[in-house]
Amino acid sequence: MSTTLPPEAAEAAARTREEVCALHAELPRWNLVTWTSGNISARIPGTGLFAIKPSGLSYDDLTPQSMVVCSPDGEPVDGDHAPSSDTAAHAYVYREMPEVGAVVHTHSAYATAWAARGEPIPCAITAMADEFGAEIPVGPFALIGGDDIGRGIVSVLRGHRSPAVLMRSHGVFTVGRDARAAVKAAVMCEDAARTVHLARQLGPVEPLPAEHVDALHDRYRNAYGQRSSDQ
Ligand SMILES: O=C(CO)[C@@H](O)[C@H](O)COP(=O)(O)O
Repeated sequence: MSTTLPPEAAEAAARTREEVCALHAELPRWNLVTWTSGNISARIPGTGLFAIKPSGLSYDDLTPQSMVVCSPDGEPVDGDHAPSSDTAAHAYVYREMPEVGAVVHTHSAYATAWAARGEPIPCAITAMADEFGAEIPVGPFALIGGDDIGRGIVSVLRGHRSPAVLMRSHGVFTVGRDARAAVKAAVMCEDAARTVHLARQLGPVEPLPAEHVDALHDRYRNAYGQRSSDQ
């Protein structure tokens, strides 16, 4: 399938395809995926559409044009490849969470080990309070292909501070206002999963008190870094 989008949508789609393709390189760079696992999608501004990774292509072979443009229902509307196996899940998140601009999925090793145990990662370090503002929660097990994964993601992340959920016995899904933010959450999720795992090898790990988590999260959101740029 390869259709022609109307000119205004085509321009926006080209920009999003570029961005989504470039950010896919971050997943192997940060060791978050193996072989062809994982995927990223992002909304195409000004359209109801989103762009997502093609299914099963090597990360080295991804190009902007190979990103598949999909309708809000997750149907491919422009592109030469079959879209990611998780397209219905991403589409469900976009339909249900209008504030979400991008979705990332990884099988990063430490976070997926917590997912295999069905255990949330306790908020025990300041970096977790900063980025997640809470424990990293666990979502239900769901089979791949339909929108059950999306339902699980939304049921956990709606109203939760964490932009990451560990889908049981599967892996990590993160959301963000844009694709860079969702990728960053996936990177930070793996870092937190590894550090808290290592800490537990040394002895029991206590979560931070709620008031400290609140204060750290607030500072990170409202005072950290350069006010005019993305963090
Ligand atoms: O775990 C899954 C399916 O949920 C994916 O991460 C696959 O491993 C990659 O699938 P494609 O995006 O290439 O279809």
